[in-house]
Amino acid sequence: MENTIVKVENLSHRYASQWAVRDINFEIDSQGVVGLLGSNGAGKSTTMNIICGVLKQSKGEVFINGINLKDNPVEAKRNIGFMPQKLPLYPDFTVEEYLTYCAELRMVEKTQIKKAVGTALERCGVAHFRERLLRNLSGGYQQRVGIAQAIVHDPKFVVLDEPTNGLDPNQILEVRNLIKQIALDRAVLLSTHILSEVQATCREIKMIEEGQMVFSGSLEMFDNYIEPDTLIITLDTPPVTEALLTVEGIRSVEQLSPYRFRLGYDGEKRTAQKVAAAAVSQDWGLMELIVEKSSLEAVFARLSKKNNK
Ligand SMILES: Nc1ncnc2c1ncn2[C@@H]1O[C@H](COP(=O)(O)OP(=O)(O)OP(=O)(O)O)[C@@H](O)[C@H]1O
Repeated sequence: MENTIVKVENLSHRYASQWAVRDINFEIDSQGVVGLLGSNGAGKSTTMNIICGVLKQSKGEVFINGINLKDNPVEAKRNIGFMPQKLPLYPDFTVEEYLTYCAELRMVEKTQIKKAVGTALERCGVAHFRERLLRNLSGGYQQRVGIAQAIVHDPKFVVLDEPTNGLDPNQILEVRNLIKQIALDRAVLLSTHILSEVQATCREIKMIEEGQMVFSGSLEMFDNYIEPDTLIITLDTPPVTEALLTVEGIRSVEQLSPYRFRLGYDGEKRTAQKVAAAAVSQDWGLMELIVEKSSLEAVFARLSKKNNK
C-alpha cells in the first residue's frame, strides 16, 4: 500500500490463558476514515489499545509512520491521537485549559502550545467556547473537545472509540462531519457498533471476530459481500404468481403487496433481463424492477457467523 501510516504484523495478544487477538495483519492508508467493526468481545478494544501504545502485545509488531511502537514508543506515539470511549475530561477546566494541558502531555513544544491549541479549537468548532468550563458543555461539544485533544499535537493517525455514543441526531451529524473533515489530512480509525455510521463516514472497513480479521476492504466491497439473490418487481397488472415462476432462473415468489413481489433468482444478470422481457411481452405493466441488495446488518451477521462455524 502506498502512503501507509499504520502497519500491523502478526499481532496476537493473550490475557492470562485466553487469546483475545490472534495473528492479525493489516495496513492503514495515511488519509481517510477506516471503520473497525466486530461483535462484543471480538477484540476491537484490545487491538486499538495495542496500536495506541496503551497495551503491550504478546506477539507481533506495530509500526506507526514506520516507527516500531514496541522499540520506540515515545517517538511512535507523537504520531498517534486517541479518543477513548470514556473521555478523560476534567469538569472544572475550561476548554482552553484542558487542551493546553493535553498539548503539554503530548509534548508539544512550549513555544508552539498556544498555536496548537488555537488550531485544534478552530478545527473542531469550539473556539467560541474556549472560556467555558467543560462541565457546562453539551454532550456534542464535549465530544468535539474529545476530538480536539486527539488532534492537538497534529498526529498523522487518530483512533476514535465510539465517538457519537450518546449524542442526539443533530449532534451525531455534526460530529460525523467533523470526523470526515479531520480525516482529510490524516488517517482515522473509527470503532463503532452503528453500521449507518460506517456507511456515512468510512472509506474502508476492517472487521474482527473472535480475535481474527474476517474482512478488510472498501465500503463498497463490504456492501457487495453477499451476492444478491432476490429481485423486487412492481407490476401494474400482475399475473397469477405461478406465471412469474415460469421465467427461467426464478426460484420463488413472495407477494409483498397486490402489485409488488420478491422473486428469488439464480443470481444471473440475464435472469433479471428475462423477467423484464416477460413483463413487457406479457403485458404485466412493469413499473419497477430492482436487484435487492443485502443490508450492512446482513453482511455483518454473515461475517460474524462465518467465524463461529
Ligand atoms: N483485561 C482483560 N483481562 C482478561 N480478558 C480480557 C481483558 N480485556 C478483554 N478481555 C477479553 O478479550 C476478548 C476481546 O475483548 P475486547 O475488549 O478487545 O473486545 P471488543 O471487540 O472491544 O468488545 P466490545 O465491543 O464489547 O468493547 C474478550 O473475550 C474479553 O472478554
